[in-house]
Amino acid sequence: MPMLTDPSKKYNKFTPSIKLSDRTWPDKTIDKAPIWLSTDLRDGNQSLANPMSIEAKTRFWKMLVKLGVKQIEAAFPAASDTDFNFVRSVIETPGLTPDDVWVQVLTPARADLIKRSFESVAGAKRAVIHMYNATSPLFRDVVFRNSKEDTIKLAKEHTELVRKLADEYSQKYGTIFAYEYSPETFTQTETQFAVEICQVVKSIWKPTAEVPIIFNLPATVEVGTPNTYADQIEYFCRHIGEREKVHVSLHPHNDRGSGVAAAELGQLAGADRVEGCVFGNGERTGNVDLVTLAMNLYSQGISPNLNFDDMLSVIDTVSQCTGLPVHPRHPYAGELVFTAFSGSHQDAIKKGFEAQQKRAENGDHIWSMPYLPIDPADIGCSYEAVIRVNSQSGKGGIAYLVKQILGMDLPRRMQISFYQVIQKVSDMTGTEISVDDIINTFKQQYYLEEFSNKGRLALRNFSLEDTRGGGAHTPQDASEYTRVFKGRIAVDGESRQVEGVGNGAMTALLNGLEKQLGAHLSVKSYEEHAIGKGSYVQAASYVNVSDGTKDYWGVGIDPDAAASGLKAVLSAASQACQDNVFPEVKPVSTADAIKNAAAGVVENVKDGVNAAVNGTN
Ligand SMILES: CC(=O)SCCNC(=O)CCNC(=O)[C@H](O)C(C)(C)COP(=O)(O)OP(=O)(O)OC[C@H]1O[C@@H](n2cnc3c(N)ncnc32)[C@H](O)[C@@H]1OP(=O)(O)O
Ligand SMILES: CC(C)C(=O)C(=O)O
Ligand SMILES: [Mg+2]
Repeated sequence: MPMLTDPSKKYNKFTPSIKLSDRTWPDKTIDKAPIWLSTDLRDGNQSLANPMSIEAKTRFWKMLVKLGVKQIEAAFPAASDTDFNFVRSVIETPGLTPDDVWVQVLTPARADLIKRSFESVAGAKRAVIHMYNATSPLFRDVVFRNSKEDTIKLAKEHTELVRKLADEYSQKYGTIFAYEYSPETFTQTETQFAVEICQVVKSIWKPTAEVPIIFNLPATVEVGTPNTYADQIEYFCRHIGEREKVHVSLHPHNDRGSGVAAAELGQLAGADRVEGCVFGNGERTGNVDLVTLAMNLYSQGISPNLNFDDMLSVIDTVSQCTGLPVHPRHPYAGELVFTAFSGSHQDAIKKGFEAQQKRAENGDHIWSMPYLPIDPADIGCSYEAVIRVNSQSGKGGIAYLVKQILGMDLPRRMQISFYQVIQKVSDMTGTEISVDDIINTFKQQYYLEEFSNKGRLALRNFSLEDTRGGGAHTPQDASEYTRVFKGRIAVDGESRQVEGVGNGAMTALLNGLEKQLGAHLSVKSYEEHAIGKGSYVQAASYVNVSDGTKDYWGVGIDPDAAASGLKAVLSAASQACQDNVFPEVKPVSTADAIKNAAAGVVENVKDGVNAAVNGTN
């Protein structure tokens, strides 16, 4: 038995009726935003199992107005009292519809429904009457069972009615009317025939350049590749007369998943206007997604004339009104779209942010960031979600988070060392590690919290004496720069007097520890930077020490630079205690390590921290 139906026996390849060999759209670019029409409250609404209530529609309407949408298809008013009453409400409720917003309503080419639609917009400042009838051979044959001539007659006669009612209503109410005509199923219609029927409609409506007629050319069902749509649009734009009195409008659906591409190529082909829905709700696989289209423009440096700077509230409104969630990978809006879990992405983003900051300091604010097409801040998202850590993550991402949260810029080799700690935790838990877990682990690993100082090495007080030759004598080499460290160090909580000498503060302290605790550690590298500004400035020090066999990293923070270096040494030396480096100070047991950790590290990383404490560096 064959596994699959032979598709060639069941499906025809889509071939548009026109061949455009001299198409110009491939060489064009999109340089401005189209006129947007939101059909969320009509096409979007009619696709919902539970259409929106008037309250939900009102909330949605307010959001669209706030986003800056100037043409909104409010309803199919002849469909239901809810739809009709909603249109009345946006017209009658003070403040709901700014003067520059067009209220659009959809009607089939049926006299009773056209009349009802006009009643719904009575008194509007600006209204678009949108009439449709399907024009493709399939619909002509199967649905309407009429000829091309009958199809033209249907559009012509009902446009005459629309013209007559528009004149009456504008005389009575002063409404400015625009007319939109959709040859429904345009992409499956012979394109020449679509032009022909639109010419007839136009000759009846008699548009002006000030208020052009809108010819909306829907991909009612998306059946072809976006280039075929673009060819059809370019053909239409070239052949429709009085082009300056026409707004060519796109209405892509997304059956093949290429609604956005179709809308973009359609604009290259000459379209002036796009109809779609926020996040692409709509019949079947949806209407074209206005958010993606708008943000695609934005990411090219072109203002979309729509404001998505509070994307989270847009997501809330849309998902609550429609009952549909926004996919986590939805372009620009999904909760994961700015998040990198993988190490190499995180590393590139971290470096990207550093480079971006440097360029900004020199006045260059152009966004150029690996893996992030736009700045998440532009749509109101914080950077917290940009880097999240699991077993796929690397040192760069972890260091980025430490820098974001603590302001600490870890030296590269230390990043590798701390990454190994986190990797052990993530391997054990097998899940994502929260930022809190990473920061708590960092503090515990480097003894940055008071609980860790219990039983390890901690600075109580100190003085440093400079004993280098003074007066006229110029020191000849480093050994002449002599420092004397005197201070009290808590060793497992017991205060001891420590004294040592060295060519700097840290080596003097290590010399003192050697005398007190019986093991020598030497400084391999040291880095320091400021955290904060003004009177809140602190020094962060990172030191790498070694007992000759193993390296230990330590971190110190203190308003005083020398103290921060000394604390960093003790932080590293405290870790050395775990390896029994100092005969005087025994490693804490696994149980104690967990007990100490429990004060500051969340429950789910305890096991990982335990392993990390026992096997780090
Ligand atoms: C592609 C789109 O999204 S088009 C918009 C579709 N949206 C909707 O349909 C939502 C709202 N619709 C409704 O509430 C109802 O369908 C109504 C109120 C419009 C009409 O309801 P009813 O009168 O019961 O008719 P019904 O929906 O079954 O319509 C079918 C009839 O309209 C005709 N028809 C369909 N579309 C059109 C059109 N654009 N112009 C004129 N007649 C049309 C059909 O040929 C059929 O005619 P027939 O009864 O002579 O065979
Ligand atoms: C009414 C028309 C424009 C429509 O929604 C479609 O063809 O998809
Ligand atoms: Mg549609």
